Parts: sequence; C-alpha cells; structure tokens
Amino acid sequence: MDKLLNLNLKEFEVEPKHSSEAALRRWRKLVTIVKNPRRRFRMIANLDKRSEAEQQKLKIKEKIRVALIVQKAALQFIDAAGPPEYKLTNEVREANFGIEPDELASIVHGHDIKRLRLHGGVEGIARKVAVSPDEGVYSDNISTRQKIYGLNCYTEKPPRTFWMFVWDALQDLTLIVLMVCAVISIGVGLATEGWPKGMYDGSGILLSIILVVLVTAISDYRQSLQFRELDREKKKIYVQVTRDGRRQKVSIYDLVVGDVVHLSIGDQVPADGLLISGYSLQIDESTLSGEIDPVDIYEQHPFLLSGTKVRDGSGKMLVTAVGMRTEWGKLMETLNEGGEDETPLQVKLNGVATIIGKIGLTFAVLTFVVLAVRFLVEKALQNEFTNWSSTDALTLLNYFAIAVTIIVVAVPEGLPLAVTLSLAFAMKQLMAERALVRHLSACETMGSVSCICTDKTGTLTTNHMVVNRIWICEKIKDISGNESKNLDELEISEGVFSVLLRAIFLNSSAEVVKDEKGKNSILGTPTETALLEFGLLLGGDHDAQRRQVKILKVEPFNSCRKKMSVLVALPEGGIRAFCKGASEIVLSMCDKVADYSGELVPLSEERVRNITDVINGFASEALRTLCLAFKDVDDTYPKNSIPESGYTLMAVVGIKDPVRPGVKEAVQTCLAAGITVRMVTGDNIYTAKAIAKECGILTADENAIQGPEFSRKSLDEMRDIIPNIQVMARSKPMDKLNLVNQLRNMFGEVVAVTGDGTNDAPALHQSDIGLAMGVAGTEVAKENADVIVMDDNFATIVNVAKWGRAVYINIQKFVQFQLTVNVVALVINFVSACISGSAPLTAVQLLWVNMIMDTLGALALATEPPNDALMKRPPVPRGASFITKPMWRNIIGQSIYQLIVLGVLKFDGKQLLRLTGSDATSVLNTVIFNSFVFCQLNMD
Ligand SMILES: Nc1ncnc2c1ncn2[C@@H]1O[C@H](COP(=O)(O)OP(=O)(O)OP(=O)(O)O)[C@@H](O)[C@H]1O
Ligand SMILES: [Ca+2]
Repeated sequence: MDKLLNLNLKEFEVEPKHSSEAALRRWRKLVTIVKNPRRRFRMIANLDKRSEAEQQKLKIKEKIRVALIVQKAALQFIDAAGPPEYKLTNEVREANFGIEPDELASIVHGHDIKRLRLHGGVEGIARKVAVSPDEGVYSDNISTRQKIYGLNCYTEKPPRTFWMFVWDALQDLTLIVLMVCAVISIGVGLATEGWPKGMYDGSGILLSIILVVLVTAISDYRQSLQFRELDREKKKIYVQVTRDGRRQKVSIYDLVVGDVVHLSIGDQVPADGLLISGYSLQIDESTLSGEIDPVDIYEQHPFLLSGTKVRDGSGKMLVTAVGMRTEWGKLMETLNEGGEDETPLQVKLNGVATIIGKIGLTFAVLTFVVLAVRFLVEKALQNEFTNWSSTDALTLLNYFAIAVTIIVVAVPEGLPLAVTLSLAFAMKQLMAERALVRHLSACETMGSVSCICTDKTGTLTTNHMVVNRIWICEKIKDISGNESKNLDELEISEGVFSVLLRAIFLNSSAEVVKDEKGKNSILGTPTETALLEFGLLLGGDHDAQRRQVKILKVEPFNSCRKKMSVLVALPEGGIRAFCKGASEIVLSMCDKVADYSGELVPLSEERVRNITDVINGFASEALRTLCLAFKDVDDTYPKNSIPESGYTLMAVVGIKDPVRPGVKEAVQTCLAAGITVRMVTGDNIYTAKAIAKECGILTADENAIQGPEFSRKSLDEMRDIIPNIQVMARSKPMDKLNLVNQLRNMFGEVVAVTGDGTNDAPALHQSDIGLAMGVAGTEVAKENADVIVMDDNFATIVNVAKWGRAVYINIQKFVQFQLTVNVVALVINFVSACISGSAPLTAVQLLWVNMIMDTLGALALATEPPNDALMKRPPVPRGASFITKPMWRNIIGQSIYQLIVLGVLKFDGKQLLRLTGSDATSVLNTVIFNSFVFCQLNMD
C-alpha cells in the first residue's frame, strides 16, 4: 500500500522553493479527473494570472532597459540649449518650490543630464525643491511636499471583502449538486408529503450547505487578513535620512521629495533620486531593467532609480520622485499577482486526495448502481416495473444524492487545505514569537532541517559591542566601564593619541548624531559603533575631527575585503591613508609599528610574532579583534586609489560581544533534535572558537577550519571533512555558499542558513531555508530569505524548527483521521447498500461529517501547538514517505474496529437496543450516525 501510494505520488512533487513552472503545472493537470477546482485550488498560485503578470513585468523592464540604453547613447550628441521654458503652476509657486513634479521625475527617470544641468545640477535641483543637502527637509513642510510631489506609496488592489469569499465558497461543484438535490427534494417533498413535513430533508441539506459555506468563508477571510498583515510587515523598510539637520530613521513610506537619504551596501533605493555625494557607489539595477552588470554612480552619472539595490559603496541621495511617479511604482502594481507557490506537502496531499478520490468515485458509482439495481429488481419482483410513482423517483434521487455525498466525503479535499491552515496558524504564532515567515513552505521545510549554518555576530552573540581591551605602543590596556580615559591612563604620547583618534573617527561609516534632546547617539554597525564610542570615551570630538580634514576617497567595509580604508587630506598638509579591519589581514599590510615610546619602528619578525600573540590572546578571550593602521603618502599620490601596503600599525583593539543568554540551551535542543549546528563566521578563528565553545557548538579544536583553507580543498577532501566541521572562521560569502551547496548535494542534508549581509544573499537563496536577520540584516539579505528572524536570536530559529515539526505531525494526525473516516464511510455505505438496499448514513449526515472533518477537524488537529517531545527525535529525512507504516496500521486498525462496531449496530442493533415500532430503523440509523461521529472524535 505504502509503495503503491508512493509510486503514484511520484508525480506530485515540487520543490520547497524555486519550483519550476513545469512541475507546478504538472500536478495541476493530474488532478483534473476528480477535481473540484474551486475547492482544491483554494489559496494556491494561479499560474495563468501569474505568468500574465510576469509577462507584463518583463515588458515594463524591457522598456526601461531600452530607454536607459537610448538615453545613454543620446547624451553624447545633445548639447545644452537655453534655459528651460515652462511655467510653474500657481500651486508649486505658492509652496515656494521651483520645479514641477513631472519635470523633476522625468529628469531622473530619463537620465537627462542636459536638463539636469539646465536646472543647475544637483545643487540647483536641491534649491528648487527648497532643501539644503546638509540639513535635509524640515518636518513642518512635509505635508506640503506630499501634497505637491506625492506620497511614496503604490496603488494596491482593493482587498477582497468577506462576501467575495462567501461567493467563492459557493462555487463548489459538489455543494452545487447538493443544492440542486435539496431544492428538488423540497419540491417533491412538499408535493407528496405537504407542508412542513416535506421540507425536512431538503432544508436539512440546505442548512448544512449554508454552514459549510460560512465556515469556509470565515476561515478563508481570516486567512486573507493574516496574509495582508504579513505583507504589510514584509514591506516595513526603514532608511536613514537627514531631516531637521539630524540623521534619523524613517519608514520608506514617509519619504518625500527633497529628502536626503543615506545609502549603504545592501540597501534598496527607496525612491528616484540624484546622488549628492558618495564613495564607490555601485548599483544593481537588475530588479528594474533586468541588466545584471552593476552601474557606477558618480557625479557625471548621478541618477538613482527606486527599487534598485546598493551593490557596494555608500552615498547620499536627494529624492526627486516618489511612489507612482517612479518606474518601480508601476512595476509594483503588477507584482505579487497570482498568489504564492504551493508547498510540497500541499501538493503531495493533493496527490493523496486524488488517488482516494478515484477510489471514492468508484465506490460512489458502485453504491448507486447497487442501490438502483436492488430497487429495480425489487420493483420487478413485485411486478410494478411499469408503475412509477413520485416516491420512486424520490428514492432514486435520494440514491443519487447519497452517491454524490459519498464522493464529497470520500475525496479528502480538506487535506491540502489543512496544510494551509496548519502552516498559516504556525506562521501567525511565529510572528508573535519574533519570526516572520515569508512563504508558507518555509515553515514546512524548517520541520525537516537537519543542519543549521549560523552566523556568529548578532545571532549567537548579543551584537552589543564594546571595546574591551586595546594594545597600543606595545602595551595592553583594559578598557572597563564607562569612565572616560585620557592619554595618561593609556600611557601614550600626544602624537600617537591624535593619530589614534583620527584613525577612529575619520575611518568610519558610522556617525555620531545628536537626537532630539541633543544627546549623542551613534548610527552605524555595532563594530563601528563600538569604535566610535571608544573614541568618545577618549574625549574625541567626532564633528571637529571630521570638519578639519577633507576626505578624498573611501573604500567602505564589505565582508569580502574585511577592511575599510580612507584617504584624507590633513589640515596641516599632507595626505594620509587609514585602514582598519580584520587583524591578520591589516597586520600583513603593515611594515612599521609604533613602539612603547611612540617611535615608528620597522616591524621585525619578532614583533610580528608578538603582535600575533596579542591578537590570538584577545581572540581566545572571545574578543573581536581589529587592527588600526595608517600610512602617509606624498602629494603626488593618485587621489582615486588607496594604498594596499606599507602601513604603520597603530593599535589592536579587542571588542567584546557577549554570547546571548539562552543560546547554549537552544544549541543543546538542536543537538537533541538531531540538528547539527555549524557556525560560519567572518571573524578570526580564535574568536570564533572561543564563542563556539561557549555556546556548545565546538566540541573538539580540530573541528574548526578557516574559509580560505576550506575552499582550497578538493571534492574528495571535502567529503571527508565536512561532516566534522563545526566552525568555519574568516569565511567569505562564497565559502558559505560552497559549504551549503556541498552539504545539500553531497550529504543530502536539509540546510538552514542564516545571514545578514548583502553577500550572504547567494547562500540564503541556495539553502533549503534562508533566515535573514531582522535587525542587522540588509534589505538584500531579507529579500532572499524565507524567514526573517526579527530579534536576530538563535533561539528563535530553533523555535521555527519546532513549529515546523509541529505542522508536520499535526498534518499527519489529520491525514490519519481523515483517511479512517473515508474508509469507514465508504465501506459502511457500500456494504449496507449491497446487503440491505439502503445507506445508513444519509446525505445530510455525510455532509455533516464532511464539514466536521474539513473545517473543524482541521482546525482542531492542525493547529495544535508544539510540545517539547517534538525536539527529542531526529528530523524526518528528505524523501521519507508522508504516511508512515504505523499510520497505516492505525488507519486500518481503527477502521476495522469502527466497522465492527457500526456493523454490529446496523445488523443486530434492533435486538441489542430493543428497538421496536415503526421508527425503529430511523432511530437505529441515528444511533449509527452518532456512534460514527463519536468514533471519529475519540480518535487521536
Ligand atoms: N566596519 C568595519 N570596518 C573594518 N573592519 C570590520 C568592520 N566590521 C567588521 N570588520 C572586520 O571584519 C570581520 C567580520 O567580517 P564579516 O562581516 O565577514 O563577518 P560578520 O558578518 O561580522 O560575522 P558573522 O559572520 O559572525 O556575522 C571582523 O572580524 C572584523 O575584523
Ligand atoms: Ca555575517
């Protein structure tokens, strides 16, 4: 049976994510025979609608692409003509703006450098939208801007109302057939038995139908509300802007024309705009134009389009068009059409439903044939074959209704729907527990995860970083508490101190900003925040430091380079480069060091060894270590590059980032549940090991490896070492991807991956389930993830796995329940039809049972919260059969037991219960029905 089912289910397989359209279409085709499309395909992607939207999207993209190419080509030929000749509308003039919204929008979206120049370049535009690039817009005129230039929102389709769901639920083929039966039954009943007795049967059916429809519609409607909320949650994106002279975070929906937005790697460009200033800013326009090559954005090419992504670098932009005035807005309108992909379980259960449906159909036909033949034979025996009364017609109609109802009950169309219900329920609960599940299938996959490759920073640790120790001038100093430090305490010379402060404040993407109350706060990544806080602790003045110098070039940090450098022109003359980053990497770029007296001395081998010891010492105490270095270059040095060697090492800082409370227990839970935990981090190997040991991830020192070393291995070597790898340090994003791919392909593991950076996107995409960090994660990471962990906490990830397992078990329970009901309902009706010529369960009763199963049963069984026992057994392996052997045993055992009980009642019930009189049979049938329902409810 198991094999047979699995064989038949072969075709009902889709991937948990990125399923091919062919696979999605294949199974849909297979269910045509017994399909009741309205019911079966509820909440399942509408492929036609979707591919239509896809086509439309491609068309828009192509148009944008061609337009961009044309504009680029045209630019070279056209010279600037006279000033633009158009009149401002009164509205714009009264609001003190100098440019029309459409004109402004078309400059950027048309990449029209000529018209931009006519308006006086970016500064000119800034003046015309009444904003200073340093101060940003003022909150008091935001509403005027919104009135004239529009809101940063996209038109959305109006949500579906409750009555639409009712209408949908009514489109059910079987329900329609039953409705017709009911109406006929009422008609015939009234004609033969009169009012009100003739109404009973028919109105009973009608009432059940109304109930089924209502319950279905309510459940669907609530689901749609939930998805809408999820959608809103998904779209909550914040960007950093300068407003009222302060840098602050603002929701992208609150952006207005004139806003000054700060962009950094991994951000999504939130509106159309012009570059004010930036460093090595590279934009990925593929979401908009389909073009894969990144585009450089610089002064001569300052156009930024909404919806594109920052691939590298950083910059400030002036917003020029928002909402539906951008191409992105038009694209968003066609987005998300046609719904979500179905999950593998939904499809598999559709397969189960189809097979059972066919069996049910056969039985229904058989039952009808048997009943009808018996009836005809009896009639023939009584020689009344030619004598037809309306009661006879009614009887036949009743037989037909029974047959239809058997199909309704036998085709477990509730199965796929129960998956949706169960997943949606888990999704909702998880949202409350700080995990945002982006697609239904993610929850399902998470239940069978066998390996988690987790980040370190922020996930296992708190991400509250504080400088804890510093090595400077060959001495180690502890930095404890919040007391400010001066140079005497650090025992360093004034010269060294001032270089240190510059190294901290000038070479940073973070910024010290004043909040409304004038208090200092820092906007930036935790590592940089820690450094700036340290600088403030030393009594440094961020603004003053920044004002003194001219920054010539910045190479922002990214996970591949693992360092950040700047080139600055010093106020006292001369040009200096600063570099900070991963300790070993920066150390290898140095050839001098400041010794105990502050003298710059060559970096001898012995000194390198000593410093390496210091670094490893810091790292072994679980500190993140960074080296700060500088290099003076002469005036002839090209201003568009930053040296890569010949630096002088200033200091090694150790930054403390404690392990999150509860992580150790969560790791233990995973291990008990047969889930391997691997740490993949960009940090130093000693730091990684120290943290991994503390969390209980690393059990033996030799199970740690460095990313570059791993990637050098051959496939065979990988096969040997991968099972043992517990920590991978100094990993580049490609190493992470490599590990994930091998784990999946070589070992068939179901891999969950966490990530925060832009470069984690490929690994997140490739994994079975990608988890992005909600707090520290970039937009790009989130977009490629299946789940967003809103508190970045490892324990939350374990929670998702637990819910995933609960979903699986609950659905198994439901399937077992439903299959038993099917078998019993089929057999009892068929057998008694054959033997006694009547069905003990009437159409109304069968409908009732169906409703209990489809909706209430699903609600009760599919939404049971997880218990801890779930995490004490190994994960379900890939490709395991969904209906397990014990389940078959239960189904068969339960069915036999119930059939015996019901059989005895049916054939011996009258004697047993001492039923006499004219209504004995109907009383008995009622008893049978109640026992049937009771049997189902008792089952678990
Ligand atoms: N802003 C920065 N400037 C310079 N170097 C940095 C900066 N942030 C981190 N680093 C260095 O880069 C290393 C981390 O690189 P990476 O971003 O790949 O790891 P991560 O994502 O922070 O770590 P994890 O994978 O554990 O989350 C750190 O060890 C640190 O030495
Ligand atoms: Ca990371």
